[in-house]
Amino acid sequence: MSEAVLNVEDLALSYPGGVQALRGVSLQVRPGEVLGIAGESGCGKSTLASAMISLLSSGAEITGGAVYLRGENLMALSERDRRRLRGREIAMVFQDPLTAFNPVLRIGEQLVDFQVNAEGSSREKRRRAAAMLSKVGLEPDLALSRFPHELSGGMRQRAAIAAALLMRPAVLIADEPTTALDVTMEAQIIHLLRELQAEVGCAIVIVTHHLGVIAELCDRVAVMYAGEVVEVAPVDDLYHDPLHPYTRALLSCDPSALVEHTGHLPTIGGRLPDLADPPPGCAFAPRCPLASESCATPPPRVRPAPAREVLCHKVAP
Ligand SMILES: Nc1ncnc2c1ncn2[C@@H]1O[C@H](COP(=O)(O)OP(=O)(O)OP(=O)(O)O)[C@@H](O)[C@H]1O
Repeated sequence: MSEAVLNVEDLALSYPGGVQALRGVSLQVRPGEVLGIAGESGCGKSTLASAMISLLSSGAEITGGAVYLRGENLMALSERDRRRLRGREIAMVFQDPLTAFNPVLRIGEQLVDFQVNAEGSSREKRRRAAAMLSKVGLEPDLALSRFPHELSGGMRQRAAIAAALLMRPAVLIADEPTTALDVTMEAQIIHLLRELQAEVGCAIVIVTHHLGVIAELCDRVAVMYAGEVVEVAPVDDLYHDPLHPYTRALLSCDPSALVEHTGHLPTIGGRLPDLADPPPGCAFAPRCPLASESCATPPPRVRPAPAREVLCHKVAP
């Protein structure tokens, strides 16, 4: 098995008010793989995605663990060094592609500026930008000359993906990249990400509410619940043989979500625990049909098969 390009080790992160958004997350991203992060709203997916690129919102505090990019501890680097790595080694695409661009500059100018630390003349950088725009399916001359607001939502997301991949990073983090798009556009962007992954060779970490997107795009899936990764598995194993009761609940609510590409993660009875005061034992126990007395203590991390990991008292090793 190839060594991880990105390694999250026992990461804990809190927001003001003592909200423990990440509680000991460990997760590896392997070169060239597509890893999906799934889970209900508020379980910590976006927080994990931004921690992976060390772009934390103000007030967020790392209270334990680390994130290693090719062995380098991102949390120990200066902001300047982290900026150097962003774009070159690791890049991010957001739900709203406008966040990637300055509204008052043309796309072409910005794609040249993004290459500030790259080799080559401005003409070469413009050529590189045009080539990447064409890879994402945009007519380069037209896109280069446009302001961000002059592109449609789908075109803007394509341009944002081109910007993220310009320096051919080893890892692309995509946080709900298709949520703001209609179904047809979503399918096109998913297809595009798959193509680009094969061509650029980068690993992709995708945060999404859509089970269909995960089934279509991902090699592996990490399921999050209340700030923890409760199950990691290859995508086929997860859908055919989900082991954590929470994963089962997610999937059993709406099996059609797996075949249609429109399925949002269904809702499950009960609520997420208060992350400012999480229970000492299994966080899912209050909603779990299998819960028993033992679930009041922290669940073990079980490895029932080589590529699988589950955080649960009820899963046999
Ligand atoms: N900037 C912030 N300040 C305070 N609390 C925050 C902040 N960002 C997120 N949180 C809290 O941290 C927890 C995890 O939020 P996060 O956005 O990571 O979850 P998520 O799974 O991505 O949810 P969604 O799918 O709705 O985006 C939630 O309880 C949320 O309210």
